[in-house]
Amino acid sequence: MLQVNELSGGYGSGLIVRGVSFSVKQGELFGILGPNGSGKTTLLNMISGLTKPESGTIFVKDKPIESYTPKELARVVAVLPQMTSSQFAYTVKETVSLGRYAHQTGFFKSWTDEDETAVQEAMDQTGTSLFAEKPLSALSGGERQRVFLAQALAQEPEILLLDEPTNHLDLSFQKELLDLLKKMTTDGLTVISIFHDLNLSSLYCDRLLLMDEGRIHTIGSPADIMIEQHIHDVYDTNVQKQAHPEVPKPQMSLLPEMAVQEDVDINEQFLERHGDYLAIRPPVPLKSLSSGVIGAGWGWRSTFVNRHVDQNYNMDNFEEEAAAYFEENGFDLNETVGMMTAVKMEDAAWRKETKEDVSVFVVATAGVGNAVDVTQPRGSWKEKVTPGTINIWVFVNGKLSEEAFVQGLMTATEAKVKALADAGVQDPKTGTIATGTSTDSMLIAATQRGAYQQFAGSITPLGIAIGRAVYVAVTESLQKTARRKALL
Ligand SMILES: Nc1ncnc2c1ncn2[C@@H]1O[C@H](COP(=O)(O)OP(=O)(O)OP(=O)(O)O)[C@@H](O)[C@H]1O
Repeated sequence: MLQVNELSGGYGSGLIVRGVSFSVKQGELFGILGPNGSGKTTLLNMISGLTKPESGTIFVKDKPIESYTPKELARVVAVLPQMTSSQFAYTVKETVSLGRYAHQTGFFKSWTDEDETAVQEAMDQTGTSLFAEKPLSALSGGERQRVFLAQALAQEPEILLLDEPTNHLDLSFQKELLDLLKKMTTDGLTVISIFHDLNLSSLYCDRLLLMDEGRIHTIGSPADIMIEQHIHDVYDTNVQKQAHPEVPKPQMSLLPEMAVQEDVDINEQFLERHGDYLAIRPPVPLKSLSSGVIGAGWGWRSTFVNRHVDQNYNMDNFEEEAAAYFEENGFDLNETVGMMTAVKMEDAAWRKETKEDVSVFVVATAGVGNAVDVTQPRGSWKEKVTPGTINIWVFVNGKLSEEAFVQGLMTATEAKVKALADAGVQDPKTGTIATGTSTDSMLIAATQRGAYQQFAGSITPLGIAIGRAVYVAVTESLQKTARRKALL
């Protein structure tokens, strides 16, 4: 649909765009990224025919751009216009109707049914029909942006060029506009758009071109562009790549400059022991990965609660009941990892272990009423039936990679399994050694301060500390539970 070869150009003396080559297929949503002044608008102006290149070629639908008359080009390529003050007096419909000029022929340029339909459709698509008769001066910045999009769409182009189309738009209109453009590309429209927002461009574009000082730094899929080093090279800014929670497109988080942070040591002093719950409220939020009833998954959490419930606790509605309980007791659900267990809080055990430059503090409550050997064949069930459980908290005084979080969970699980084996805990259904219980829960939470720990496998300093602390805490809690039960 569009082919750009060795394109160079600028304004008068100096070159702004230097030797840029790429092509865009029909139906693509193609994004142009780059820092301020990198030549994005200049490139777009050359593609729209507004600025003449110094050298190189542009082919639109396989024909050189200079072989088109301005009107012919306008029937193929539309540009989202920028607002000028003279447009304030026009109504919305008049503004959108200006998009039809390239389709009007003959000396009298009469307004046809086709023109009327195109204008109406463009206003409907952009949600601007409602204020068709209002003057542009009476609209908000976001509403005006949609009117200009309607004007470009009324032109019925095959290629739409946009320069930061989400500028001035609030979150919901950004999404609406990009959803609309995406839908239009599936109907065959080719969209080439400049973006400043890396994450939006990654989310919506099929391909991206990253510009740096007038040249192409990288061109490719969002996954090819959204690489921390590329973004750092071009924008001279530190970012960290993360997965989008729902869509397989990378996202970048800005890493703000931070003052040097003092180390924090999570230990027994922070353990609050109440009759029906244990809590830890560290002085700083901890980066956490857990399977808690509350606050599961990744998050920065500042409160950790392990709550005792009766053996006959009704599990039908446990998520709602648990949320109500934690709230009633003053825990902010957005900040808390909450777990539940039938184990009495007096049976909890904890252990601090230090290895080289890292330390861990582990708290465990181990009840084995629902002990299971996961390696044996059995029927499955989805509902949680009774709350007999091993809950393990692993607090790490150190800065962990995501790899270390996952390895930390693995190492802690291995240590738990060994503790059960050494204690001779059996699965009552199979009579074999249990590997856990049916409702075990685990947390690994790190201060993200202090020495960096890339790994937490079984022979790394962090892995050794986790393995030992979990083994000791689980073993001790099992002994306490068994002792108390024996006395009943
Ligand atoms: N009309 C002009 N005459 C002379 N120089 C210009 C003109 N327009 C832009 N420039 C210069 O060309 C360079 C690139 O500008 P351009 O607008 O293409 O960058 P951009 O990547 O779109 O930047 P931004 O993200 O800030 O919009 C800048 O140094 C700018 O000052």
